[in-house]
Formats: sequence, structure tokens, C-alpha cells
Amino acid sequence: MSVSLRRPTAGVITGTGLSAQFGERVVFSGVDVVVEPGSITGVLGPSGSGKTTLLRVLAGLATPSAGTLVRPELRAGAIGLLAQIPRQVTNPRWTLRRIIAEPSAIRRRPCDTEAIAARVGLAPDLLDRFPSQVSDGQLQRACSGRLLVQQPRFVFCDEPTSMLDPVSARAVVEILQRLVDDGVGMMLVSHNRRLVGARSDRIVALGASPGA
Ligand SMILES: Nc1ncnc2c1ncn2[C@@H]1O[C@H](COP(=O)(O)OP(=O)(O)OP(=O)(O)O)[C@@H](O)[C@H]1O
Repeated sequence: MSVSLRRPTAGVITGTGLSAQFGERVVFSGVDVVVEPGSITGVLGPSGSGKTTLLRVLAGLATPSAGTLVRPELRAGAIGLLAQIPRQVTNPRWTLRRIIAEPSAIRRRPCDTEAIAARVGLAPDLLDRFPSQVSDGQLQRACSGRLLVQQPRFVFCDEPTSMLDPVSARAVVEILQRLVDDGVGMMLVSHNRRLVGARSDRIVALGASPGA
């Protein structure tokens, strides 16, 4: 088993020959992947092929069992995440206003939450509701708005639209595309081949995992 971390070049996250293994089980091996500023790296593959695991490795949330991972020096908050089920990753006691503005609060900077809400298509009266009082689509828009406040360098999205109605899904995709147009490097994991095909600059296709 070997994992090497080398010095990065030009703000790109590069994985070469990455493998992931849980116990005896190899989920994927020999995967090459790049996440580059201002572009989308799509990840496709059947259930169990390791898409989420690969995303976690590139985001620095998991360690590969083998391969080389090269990442630039990143400040706190430089990586943003958008989850499949926003309810699982948001504090149920926080209003949407607080969820959106939190990155500003951490940096002790003012945040025009109403302006962000308008950009993500959230009606102002929703801002003072709690997650249990809004739809999945509205909550995911709030999470996308939070990314606009956070201004990360990289965003890792795990099935960000699969829980959403078509209108909310389109809105979230447009917010993500705007981030990329502004220079964010994005990894987009999805079962939705059309979405990944239409939006990605490069695609990593994972196979079925042995024994899946
Ligand atoms: N922490 C872990 N410990 C043990 N096995 C794990 C762990 N995390 C993931 N796995 C296994 O690794 C395999 C890949 O999981 P992963 O969630 O990355 O797949 P996926 O392609 O994202 O699947 P899906 O499309 O269903 O979300 C699965 O068989 C899963 O059970």
C-alpha cells in the first residue's frame, strides 16, 4: 500500500493511480482524476462503484489505499460541499438565514443574505424558516447560497439534484455553473448521465465494484 503526497502545481487537485479499499474489498483502483479551477470533473458509475468514496478522497475527507494525491495549499473554507440530502448536513435549529450567512459570520464579515437569497431564487420570507419548514429544493438552494457566501476554491457535489423537483434542480445547477464560471474547480458526482455529460469538462467513469 502506498500513498504519496507531492507538492502541487497551479492550483489543481490531481489524483494518479488512486485506489480505495475497505478491508479486503477493492472499491476502485488505478483511477486518474484532475479537478481544475474553472471546470467541472464529472464522476459517473453504477451504485457501489465508489463515486462518493472518490469524491471524499479528492476533498481530503478520506485517504486512498494507494496512489498519488497532489493538492494545493488550501485555507480553511476553501473546499465547499453540496450533499445529496441537505437535511442531513444542515443544523435543524438554524434558520435558512443563518445557514446561508454562516461563512461570513466565521470570517466576521457582513453578509447581504437577502441579495444571496434573490440570487438563488429563495423568497425573502423563507429566510427565517427552519429546515423542517421548507422543501428539499428550497433547502438545497439555501445550501447553494451558502457556497456563494463561502467563496470556496473547490466544490464537491454528491448527487446535488437527485432529491429535487426539476425546477429546483435546474436552479441549483445554474448556481453551480456560475461558481465554475467564476473560477471554482468542481467535482460533480451523479447518476444523471445527461447532467454530467452536458456540464462536465472531463468525466471519470467508475466500473461496478467487485462484489457490489
Ligand atoms: N467507510 C466504509 N467502510 C466500508 N465500506 C464502505 C465505506 N464507505 C463505502 N463503503 C463501500 O464502498 C463501496 C462504494 O461506496 P460509495 O458510496 O463510494 O459508492 P457510490 O458509487 O457512491 O454508490 P451510490 O451510487 O449507491 O451512492 C460500497 O460497496 C460501500 O458499501
